[in-house]
Amino acid sequence: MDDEKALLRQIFGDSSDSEEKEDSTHDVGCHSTSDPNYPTWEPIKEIKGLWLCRDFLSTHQQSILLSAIQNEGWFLEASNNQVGTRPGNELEIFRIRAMRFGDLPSWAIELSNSIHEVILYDDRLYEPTSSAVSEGVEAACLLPPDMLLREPVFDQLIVNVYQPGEGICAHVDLMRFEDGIAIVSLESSCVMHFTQLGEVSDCGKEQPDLPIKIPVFLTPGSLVLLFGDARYLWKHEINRKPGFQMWEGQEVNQKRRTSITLRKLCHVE
Ligand SMILES: O=C(O)CCC(=O)C(=O)O
Ligand SMILES: [Fe+2]
Repeated sequence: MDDEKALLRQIFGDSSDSEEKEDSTHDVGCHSTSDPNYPTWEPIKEIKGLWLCRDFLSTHQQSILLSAIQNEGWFLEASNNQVGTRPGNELEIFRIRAMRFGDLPSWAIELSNSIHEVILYDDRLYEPTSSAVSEGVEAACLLPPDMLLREPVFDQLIVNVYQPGEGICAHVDLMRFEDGIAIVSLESSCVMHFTQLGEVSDCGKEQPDLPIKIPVFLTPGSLVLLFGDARYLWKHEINRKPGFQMWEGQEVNQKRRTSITLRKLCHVE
């Protein structure tokens, strides 16, 4: 266990230890986006608060993370590959996901620290572009500063494992989670679609969704950040039924896909 922790530290780094890291896609200790080893962030321009980093994890980091997940044994015991844990950590059958609240496994803490650091060291936080300034501070950052000050930044984890053909229906994440969500993709590429929520009419009913649907291509090792509009005003879904996973005119080759979602539970007084 300690060995695994040390290995993860070495690979993802540690917020309390900024020594040199080997085989890292990004050196979070280097505060310059001009560094070619620094991950590149892409805003999804149609959706405020949605950022994609395609090169967040190296191939090596991805396999370390997958082994750590597999070592948890979460996906071995239940039928249909569908298990999860609840607060208190009892095992329960729960579709294709494993959930943890509070005490996250060490690999998830390392991953969360790594996401936090990579955002903190992004130049945009310190030197917003003039267009971002005119749109307000939130447009300038990968995550707004108040979310980066949370301690911890994330305390809830879901690992989803999707077999080819399996996906997740259009949804907005539950309101019991705070704003600011991170999703790491592993194993298989997929297209995640974002659909704007319908307007609420005078009688309080939601109008049918506007037809606008924004596809975002998630490759293994990528990291997606959602906050503000992207988190509350857009649904996200992954439809892996035949015909729905199209990217650049081609159907995406499906394999098993694992995703890790990190969120923060709302504080209850
Ligand atoms: O698998 C993914 O990439 C998304 C998962 C998700 O949206 C969720 O668990 O709420
Ligand atoms: Fe979600």
